[in-house]
Parts: sequence; structure tokens; C-alpha cells
Amino acid sequence: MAQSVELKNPHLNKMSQDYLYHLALNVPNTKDTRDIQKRFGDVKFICMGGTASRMLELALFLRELLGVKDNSEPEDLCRSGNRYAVYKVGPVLCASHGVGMSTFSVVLHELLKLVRYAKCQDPVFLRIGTCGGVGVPPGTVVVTKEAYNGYLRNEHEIAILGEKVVRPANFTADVVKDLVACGLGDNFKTIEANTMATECFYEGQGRTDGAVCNYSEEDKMQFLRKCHDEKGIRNIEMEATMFSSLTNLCNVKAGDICVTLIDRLKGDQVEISMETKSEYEHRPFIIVGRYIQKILASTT
Ligand SMILES: O=P(O)(O)O[C@H]1O[C@H](CO)[C@@H](O)[C@H]1O
Ligand SMILES: O=c1cc[nH]c(=O)[nH]1
Repeated sequence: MAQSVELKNPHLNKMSQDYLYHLALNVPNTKDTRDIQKRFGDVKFICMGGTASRMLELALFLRELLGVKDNSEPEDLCRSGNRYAVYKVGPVLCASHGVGMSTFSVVLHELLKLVRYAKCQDPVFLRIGTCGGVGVPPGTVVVTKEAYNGYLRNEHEIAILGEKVVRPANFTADVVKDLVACGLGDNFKTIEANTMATECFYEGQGRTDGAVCNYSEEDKMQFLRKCHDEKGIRNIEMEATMFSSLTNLCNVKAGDICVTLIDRLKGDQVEISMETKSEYEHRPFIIVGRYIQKILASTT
């Protein structure tokens, strides 16, 4: 049976209003959310990625694929917040989250509360991103199974009230399986693998081309090989641990699907042309589009 989202925060029940500040979507009466339900109650998929332009492209792609009849430019529903862009196409929200866990966690908390207020049924949260590959050719699509932090631990670490809190960081098994199945038969490879999520693009990912670096090329290669050989890591990005741990705690399904722009065993600089990048970024769209069609067909 379909279910609404129950958040594990008793304080929410005592709040009469929730401003969802960064989304700029005020919920004026948390006890009577009919207005929010009317606007967002049909949402089943929350697709998220770093940039507003990628999310607009995704919205346009899904609009055509899902046959949503509307020729106007999709409206950024959160424009007045000046932080994140959110587009709605039928049962899908496409939201930008910026670079890294800290910006993503802000919008993720607010989107989780939004689906709760809107009483969305069984929503699935998907991150559609780019990443660095580890031992796989650029253009490979990676669906994350287990997320590892920069200490190579399969967990998310966060400071709360001055204490270190450690949470599991795994994605929903059936979402992973379905996404991988939707990637069969393309002229590019889609694989299931583990992902390292770092707090920093440069030193955190073992690059030697940041503003500072006090390790050698050999140290870097040793670390990247350890990621590959001992942890089954095939890609590196900057959100997977926070994303999987928070969605896990909220009991909502989640998946992380990213295309590699570079093989980190071969270099540090992302050198591909904007044209190639745009073609690569489109690859996870194709798979997510099929996944959404499949889930919609099985639930309607
Ligand atoms: O392409 P997006 O979705 O932004 O994701 C990746 O790109 C950013 C770094 O360039 C990080 O956020 C990383 O996770
Ligand atoms: O190497 C890369 C490329 C994209 N995004 C990352 O986080 N790392």
C-alpha cells in the first residue's frame, strides 16, 4: 500500500508554520496543507543535480518523454529564494543542489519536508550528477550501491551538538537494481559500483592540482588504487554519503546515478569539451527517464 512520508522529528508537529526558507515555499499552516497538497501532492520523483541548467534540461527532457502537454518555459518555483532552482513536470520535481554535501543537505531537508506536507505517496529521491571515474572510461554511468566517505568508510559522519554522529550510507537496493536494469543495451556502459563522496573536490579527491597539495603523485595513485581494489569504488563525487544517510533515516527510497567525466587513474584535470560534457550529462537522463516510466506504469 502506498505511504506518505513520516519524518522522525517530533518538533515538526509543534510548528504551526514552516517557511522552507531556502526553497521560499512558505507552508503557512502545517495543520492544514491543502494548498501545498494541491500543488505538489502528485509528486512521485524528486530528481536532483548540481546545476540549475542541468535540472532545466532534465525537466524539458522528461516533459517530452512523459507527454506532459505544455509548451511554455518551465517555471523555477523557487526563484524568489535565490538559492536553488526547482521545476515541476507532471509527477517529477527537478531541483538543483549546488556543489557538495552542505548545500545539498539544506535543500534535501526542505524537499523532504515539502513531500511530507504535500502528502506525496512513496516518493523516490534521485541524484543525477557528474563525477570522476576510477578505472572506468569517461562517459560511464555509475549507479551507487554503497557510499564511502573520504576516510574510506561506508558511512556518513556529521557534527551534531558538538558530537560526531555516524550514520549508514547505502542506497535503496531495489532502486539500484531497477536503475541498472534500465541502463542495459545502450551504446555506453552503466554499472553498479561503490562511490566515494568527499568534502573537497581537490585534496579530498586526491588531486595534485589544487591550490595546495602536500602529498606526491605516488601517494595519490596508491590511494586511488586502494579505493578501486579494496573498496570497489568506481567513481568519486561530493554528495552520496550525506544523501543516502539522510534519505535512509527518513525511510524514503533513493538512488544516485552519475556519469564519469574523467578517469582519475589517468589524470586530475577535467578536460572534456562542453559538447562532450553535455552529451555525457544526458546519459543518466535516459536511464532515469526509463526508470520513471517503468515505475509509473507499474503503479497506475
Ligand atoms: O555534477 P554535480 O551534480 O554537481 O556533481 C558533481 O560535480 C560537483 C563538482 O564539480 C560536485 O557537486 C560533484 O558531486
Ligand atoms: O572528478 C570529478 C568530476 C566531477 N565531480 C567530482 O566530484 N569529481
